[in-house]
Amino acid sequence: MLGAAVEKILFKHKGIERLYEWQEECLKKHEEHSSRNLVYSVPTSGGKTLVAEILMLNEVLYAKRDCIFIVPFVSIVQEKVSSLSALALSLGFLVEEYAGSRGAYPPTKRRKKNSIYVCTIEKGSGLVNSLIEENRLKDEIGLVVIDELHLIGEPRRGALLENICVKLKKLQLKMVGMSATIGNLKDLAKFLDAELYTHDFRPGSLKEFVKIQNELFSVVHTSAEPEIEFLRCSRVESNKDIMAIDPDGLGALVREAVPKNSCLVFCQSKKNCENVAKLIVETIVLAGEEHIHRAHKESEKKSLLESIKLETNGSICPVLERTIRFGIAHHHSGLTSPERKLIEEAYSVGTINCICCTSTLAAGVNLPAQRVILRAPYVGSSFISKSMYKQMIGRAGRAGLAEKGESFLICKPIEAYLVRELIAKPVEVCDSQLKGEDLKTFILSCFFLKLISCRQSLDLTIETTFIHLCIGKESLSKMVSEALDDLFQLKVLYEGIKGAITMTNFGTAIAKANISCETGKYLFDELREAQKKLVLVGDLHLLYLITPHAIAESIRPVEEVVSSVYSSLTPKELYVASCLGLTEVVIARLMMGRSPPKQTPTRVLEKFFTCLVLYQLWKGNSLLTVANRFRVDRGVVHNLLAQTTSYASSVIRFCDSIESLWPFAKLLSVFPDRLSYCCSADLLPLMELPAVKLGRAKQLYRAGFKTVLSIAKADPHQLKNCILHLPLKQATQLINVAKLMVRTKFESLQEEAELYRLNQLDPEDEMFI
Ligand SMILES: Nc1ncnc2c1ncn2[C@@H]1O[C@H](COP(=O)(O)OP(=O)(O)OP(=O)(O)O)[C@@H](O)[C@H]1O
Repeated sequence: MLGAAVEKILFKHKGIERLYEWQEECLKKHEEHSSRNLVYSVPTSGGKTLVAEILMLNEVLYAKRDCIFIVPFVSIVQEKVSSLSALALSLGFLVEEYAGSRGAYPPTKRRKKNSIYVCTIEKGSGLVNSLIEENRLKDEIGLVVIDELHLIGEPRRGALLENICVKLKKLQLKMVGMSATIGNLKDLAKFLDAELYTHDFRPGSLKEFVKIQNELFSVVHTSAEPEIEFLRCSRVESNKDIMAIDPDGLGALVREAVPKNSCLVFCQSKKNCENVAKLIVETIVLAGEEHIHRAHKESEKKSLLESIKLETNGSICPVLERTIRFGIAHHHSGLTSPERKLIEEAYSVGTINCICCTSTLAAGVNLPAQRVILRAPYVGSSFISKSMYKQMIGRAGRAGLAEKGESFLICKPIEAYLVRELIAKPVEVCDSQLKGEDLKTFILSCFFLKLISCRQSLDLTIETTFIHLCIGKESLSKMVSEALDDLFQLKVLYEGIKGAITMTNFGTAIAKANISCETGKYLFDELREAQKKLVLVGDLHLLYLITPHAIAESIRPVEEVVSSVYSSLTPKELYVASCLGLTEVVIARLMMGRSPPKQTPTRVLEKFFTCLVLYQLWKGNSLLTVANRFRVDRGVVHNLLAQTTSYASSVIRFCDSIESLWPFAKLLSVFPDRLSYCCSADLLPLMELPAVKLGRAKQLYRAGFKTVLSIAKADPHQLKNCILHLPLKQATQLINVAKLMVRTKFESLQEEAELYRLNQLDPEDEMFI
């Protein structure tokens, strides 16, 4: 499919020799049905990404069209941008990041080079909408690739993914979807009008075990339904102290693998991850193996701890500080993303050999292990689903990194029956999530983008949705009528003559802001209220307006914290609170442990409290100090910052679209950038690099690398030596990304200059330039 020279470069960059048979077969099938979309599925680690990359290269290099690559997490966007950068430099295309606060709507129009836009689902949706709005989608985009298409069955994000797919389908844009194995792949392919390709290829062998106390069972796949078969009794732990703290023998399973090999331990909850990491370390000490584990890559571990401290202003989590010395770490959403990134990097180069993580890592970045252990058959309080089980064990034994893999599922005798069922049952089906508020958002967005204009065209579009396939015409028609009635009632749409449906200004603002109608309504009321009494003594009131409410649910105020926070508010801050209805009387009531009076909505209270968390960060306090003060996970605080940044941009777009709200757009315009990094202005340019977080930015700055250009010019060894725990591979990637960013900027400026040149009025004008 690709020319020989391009193929050679691609293979060299990927470190591979040839395509797997299934990859060739899949590409061939796609070529034979090139007018159709493609959905393909192979088990985790089967090499799906390479097929998508070949298809995208084909578009950007030969068909000269841009591609959109949608992946599920910010961390994966950054991973893909980094890994594609070297290829882009060699082959002369651009890679643009659409995650967090990065990525412009609509994207810069380029005439010389083509781009691959790597996006999160949220940003991908914004990008697609902006291109449709500008009438550029069909002209510029040749292919949209969706990684983890099965996420269409996940609440919220799934609805957004479906929303994107339906629009692309309507505009007949080419789509390729990669999916994990799910029960209704055929339906998914039918929804996308796609060719379906499936294969059960795995690059290495995977031995699957179930451990119930000291009995080991192996999973056999000989019959139609896999089953578990007794294998042997595992060695009984002779050390009574270990037996007392670890009756399941988890520590022994980990110690068999590390430090020589790698191990991932999936745990039920965040707290559990930390406890399991501590437990493993205790069993290492009790087994008298402390020296082996501590001595392995000792200096690298020290510099890793230093790098983490730099990211967290010196206050490292005590559990990490202890366990990392043994090559063990925990990883979950309670950690900040810089901490997680450092742990992932350290694991990929073997400084850390065992990560105790939650299920989020199963679908996250490419972190394979020789051994995968599931601490219990639960994710949170729910029994594990078959698809999640498959994703987790699929991390064991990946091509090039750990060829042979083993997985162990630990369970109690009482759970044995359920585990047998889990092993035997097929993978679950995924259902459409395009309902409720999300259905309204979808309908509104279609009207806004002029994809539909009346009830009849709405009905035709609805027939092309995945939900139509899942629940059928009758139930859906009722849901659509109700959603439409709500939209009329909310005054975002109105019905004109001859059944034509039109957007109101309010509806346009909601669609432009890419928010739900419910959020739009609250936002509008809040801004109208603020117009009457906006407090501009300090930034607190403005910050309140851009605080997203949805996140507030995970920052529930604890009584003592509320009282200590409120009692430390300055008179100016108390004034802002009183303007929001949180008068001193209300606050005094709260501090006495009484519920707020009826006229003070809980919503305002929660949002103000969340806003105070942000305010502390805004004032320059460290994330860890703030998290401790408010007694929330620092990961939650980090997430709040990211969500506020994106919500702030939505609020600005909303205000820009409603004439009477223009002053807010101006006042709020500085917030997204400053919030997204929460750092001094000096470090801002460096923080634009996807792999650079605060600690690393500070080190780079101190070492004299103050701009992206200076990094682009650096030598990887030089960079590695002046940054703590920066593996050479990552240093090279960092330089490649920097080079690509400089090149992208250069191209943009050049194109802009050319545009000016082309638009000159007449040759005589040139004399005055
Ligand atoms: N033809 C090949 N030969 C050797 N290695 C390959 C080949 N194709 C892919 N790989 C390698 O296999 C590993 C896993 O590939 P990849 O991440 O694409 O799998 P995946 O199917 O997308 O996994 P997941 O379901 O977790 O996203 C990568 O390290 C990749 O470089």
